[in-house]
Amino acid sequence: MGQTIIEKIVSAHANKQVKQNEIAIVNVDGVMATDTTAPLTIKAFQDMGGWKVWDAKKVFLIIDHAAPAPNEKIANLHTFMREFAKAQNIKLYDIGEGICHQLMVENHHVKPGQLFLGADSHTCTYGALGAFATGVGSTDLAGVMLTGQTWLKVPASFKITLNGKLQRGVSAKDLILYIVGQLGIEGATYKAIEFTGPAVELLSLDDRMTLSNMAIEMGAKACFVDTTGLELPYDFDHIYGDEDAAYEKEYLFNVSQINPEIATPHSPDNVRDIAEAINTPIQMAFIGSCTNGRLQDLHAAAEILKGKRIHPDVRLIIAPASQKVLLDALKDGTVEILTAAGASFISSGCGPCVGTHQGVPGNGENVISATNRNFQGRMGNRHSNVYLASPATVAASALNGKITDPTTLKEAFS
Ligand SMILES: CC(C)[C@H](C(=O)O)[C@@H](O)C(=O)O
Ligand code: SF4
Repeated sequence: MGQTIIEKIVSAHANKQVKQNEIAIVNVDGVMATDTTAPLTIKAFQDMGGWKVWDAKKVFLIIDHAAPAPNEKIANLHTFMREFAKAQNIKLYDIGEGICHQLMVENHHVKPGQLFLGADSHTCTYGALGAFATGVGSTDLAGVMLTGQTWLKVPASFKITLNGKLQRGVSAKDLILYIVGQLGIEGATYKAIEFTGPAVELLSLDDRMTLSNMAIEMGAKACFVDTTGLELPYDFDHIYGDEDAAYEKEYLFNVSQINPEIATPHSPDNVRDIAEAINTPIQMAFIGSCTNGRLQDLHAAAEILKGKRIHPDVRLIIAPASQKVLLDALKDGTVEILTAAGASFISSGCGPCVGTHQGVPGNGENVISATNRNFQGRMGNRHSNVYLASPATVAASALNGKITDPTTLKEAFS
């Protein structure tokens, strides 16, 4: 029996051949923790008697979830992280530098074929560049920081083959929303999802990150996007599964048939064709997060909002996924277009995605958001409703003050 890609990557890190569902002890290529999880990780590390991290070059800390600090308690946790990073001589990304996942990929801290762990559930995003990456708890990560190793059960794989070509105005976000809707939030619990097929080959790195990012919304342990067609600024080896590899389930979707999609409150798998939510009034719109805060996403919004003004009843908040994204968007005029349209730019980081600060909706308000989760209270108020959609749909809806199908805006997509 041949091996899946995931079995191959895990085998390479276990120094022996492993099969799905087997427990493997693996060497880890890198780890990261954020201001939500790092303080606990550091405390656990110290409680274990940790004195020096196993490899200072492979540990990254990021202050992104509540950044800049919204209150005294969080400010002190940030200080605690900075002091630890300095003492250990490890890299810390401070406020405004960006979202953890964006920074790990952008700065090449994670590469194809590697095994990377993060104390954040969306660590699965790095499957976009052909890594095995998964989220772990703070104390688990502390053990890895000490030893450079962990144990894991090798996940069985689902293969999702994507044929066809996305229609104009339909993005990787619509695609992944559609798939989450089909499989459900528990549809791939503890599985590795492998995306492959001609439609994947056409996707940019930004698109692939959007796709892999939401694998966790189906419960997946990890995700792997076929690296065919992937362009990176360095050479890398492609890893392919064996012909006779065992997949637990296989799915086939034709992406040409997918329309703009929307996840209605309060679950990411409440996915509908946008036609079913059209004209729902909205008061807040958000573009950002590790799902959709990249340059391509800001471009999609600018394409729709250029020379226009958002609806007077709507506030549009934008958090670029990193300072690099912000600088690129400044240089090419995107920030100017969006600001002139009425958008409010906030510091690069998680922003309102996780409800900490910088844009909490009011009671009874409807939010359209280019993020990945819309559980009740996700954005900081249990009495608000969050709809998940693509950046183009968010921009089109901000323009009209109600949920709008971006493909119906003739000027933007003619
Ligand atoms: C707060 C943090 C632990 C969390 C995660 O792990 O995913 C956050 O990033 C999220 O998106 O919900
Ligand atoms: S942007 Fe949102 S989903 Fe991504 S890591 Fe931050 S809080 Fe989590």
